[in-house]
Amino acid sequence: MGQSPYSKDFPVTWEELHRNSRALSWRLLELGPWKGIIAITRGGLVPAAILARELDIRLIDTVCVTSYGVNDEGDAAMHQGELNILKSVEGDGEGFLLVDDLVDTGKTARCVREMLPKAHFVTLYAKPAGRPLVDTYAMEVSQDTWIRFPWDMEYTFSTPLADRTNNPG
Ligand SMILES: O=P(O)(O)OC[C@H]1O[C@H](OP(=O)(O)OP(=O)(O)O)[C@H](O)[C@@H]1O
Ligand SMILES: O=c1[nH]c(=O)c2nc[nH]c2[nH]1
Ligand SMILES: [Mg+2]
Repeated sequence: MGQSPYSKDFPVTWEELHRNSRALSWRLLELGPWKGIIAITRGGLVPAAILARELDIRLIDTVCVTSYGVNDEGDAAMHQGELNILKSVEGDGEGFLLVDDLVDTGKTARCVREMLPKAHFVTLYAKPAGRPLVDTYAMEVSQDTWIRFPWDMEYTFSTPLADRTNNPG
């Protein structure tokens, strides 16, 4: 454990995620046609489903990845260790969209791009450290921002800013 480099929280609603996925679809429609989609599990699965619907793509495969020892954003930030590839895809990815929810440090992207160098790599969100690895993305967020996806959240009480212990004011 160490101090987290994430000082900002960026919650994303289902509606925003859907809207950003559709914005991405518009750009990808112009760049196609595409043979199919390869989703990077698990975060790439939801954007992949929306892109598949908008671009009328039926051929969908997965690269299945786990990061060791990541259990919250602090650990994730400090964890620069190995990725474990549970399942890959044959070929070099030519003509395919390779989809993930976000690129942060670029560790996942680097690894998967090496496996599928000719795929067109797309993410919904891109932080500066990983952005050069992405071919097309919907939105940029700063490196010190932790994105909260709707599937990771529940509707609950929000502590007023003034009452938070780390309140800088
Ligand atoms: O650019 P990086 O620093 O590699 O971070 C980005 C990756 O981290 C998250 O996946 P995670 O490994 O947390 O697993 P998940 O998709 O199963 O939630 C996210 O979905 C990206 O795949
Ligand atoms: O939910 C997440 N939000 C993030 O900002 C992030 N960066 C790496 N992995 C992440 N997972
Ligand atoms: Mg992921």
